[in-house]
Amino acid sequence: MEILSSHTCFGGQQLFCRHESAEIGLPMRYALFVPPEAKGLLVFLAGLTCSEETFTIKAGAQRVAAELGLALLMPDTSPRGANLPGEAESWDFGVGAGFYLDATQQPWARHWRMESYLTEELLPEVLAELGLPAERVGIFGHSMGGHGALTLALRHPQLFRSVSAFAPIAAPSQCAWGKKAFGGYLGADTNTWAEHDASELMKRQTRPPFPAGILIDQGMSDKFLLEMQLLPEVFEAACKSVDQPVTMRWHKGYDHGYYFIASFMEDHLRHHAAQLLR
Ligand SMILES: N[C@@H](CCC(=O)N[C@@H](CS)C(=O)NCC(=O)O)C(=O)O
Repeated sequence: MEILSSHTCFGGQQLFCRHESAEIGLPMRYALFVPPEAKGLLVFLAGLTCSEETFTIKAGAQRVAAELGLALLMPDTSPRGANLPGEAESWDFGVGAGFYLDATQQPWARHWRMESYLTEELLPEVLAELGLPAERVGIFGHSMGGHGALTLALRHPQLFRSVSAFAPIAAPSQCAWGKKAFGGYLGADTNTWAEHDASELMKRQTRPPFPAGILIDQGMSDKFLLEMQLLPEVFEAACKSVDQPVTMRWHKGYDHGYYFIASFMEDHLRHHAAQLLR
C-alpha cells in the first residue's frame, strides 16, 4: 500500500492510501484511521456519490474511535478509471455506485467486484498491516453503504461480528435505486437479486445471525425515506420473523445527510465496541 497522506488526529493517524487491486483490476483508494491503541476494526461503507473521503471528513468519528481503540476503514464506493461506456452518466449507477457486490453482467463484470475486493483483498490486507485479530471486525454504513453493511454481514458472518446502519437501502429489490443497480449489475433474474437484498437474506435465516443485536438509525425528514428508496420497515419485519434483535431508532427532523450521521456516530461506535472488544 502507498500512503498518499498522513495526519495526526486525536493521538492516532488518519491515513489516505492507494493500492493496486487484483480483484478490481485497477488502483483503488481507501482511508484508514489508526487509533493510538488499535484493538478492533470497523469498516464503514459510504453511500451513492461518495468516496473514501466523505465519512472521513464529515462524520466526526475519530475522537470516540481513538478513545475506544477502534481502527476505521473507509473504502471507496466503486472502481474508478475503468472508462466503461456510460459509467459516469448517472449518479446512482456505475462510478460512485458499486453497491458492494460482484457484477455478473457486461461490461461491469471485470471491474465492478466490490464484494470480493472488500472481503478477500482489502480487509485481510488491512488486518495484516495493523496486526489485528480477524475476530474483532465490525461493519456499518450509510444508505447504499447501509445496504452494503447489512448484506455483507449476512453473507459473511464469519468476517463481521457486529453490524449497524444509518438510513440503509434495506429492501433494494423493492425500490428504484435497487432495481436499477441489480438489473444492471446482476441481470433480469430476480432470484439472484435476493442474494444481495438484506431483507430477503434476513428472512432466510434459521436462527438470529447477530444475537447481540443490530442498530439502525433513520431520520424522519430523509427525502429518500419519503420517496420509498430505503424501506427500513421491511428489514425490521424480516428481523422480527427470525427473532433477530434490531434496535430501529426513528429521529424526528433529521435528513439523509452527514449532519444526521454525525449526530448518532458515537452510539454506533459504542454499539460495535461493546460487541467486538468484550
Ligand atoms: N446527488 C444526489 C444525492 C446523493 C446523496 O445524497 N448521496 C448521499 C448518499 S445516498 C451522500 O452521502 N452524499 C454525500 C454527502 O452528503 O456528503 C441527489 O441529487 O439527490
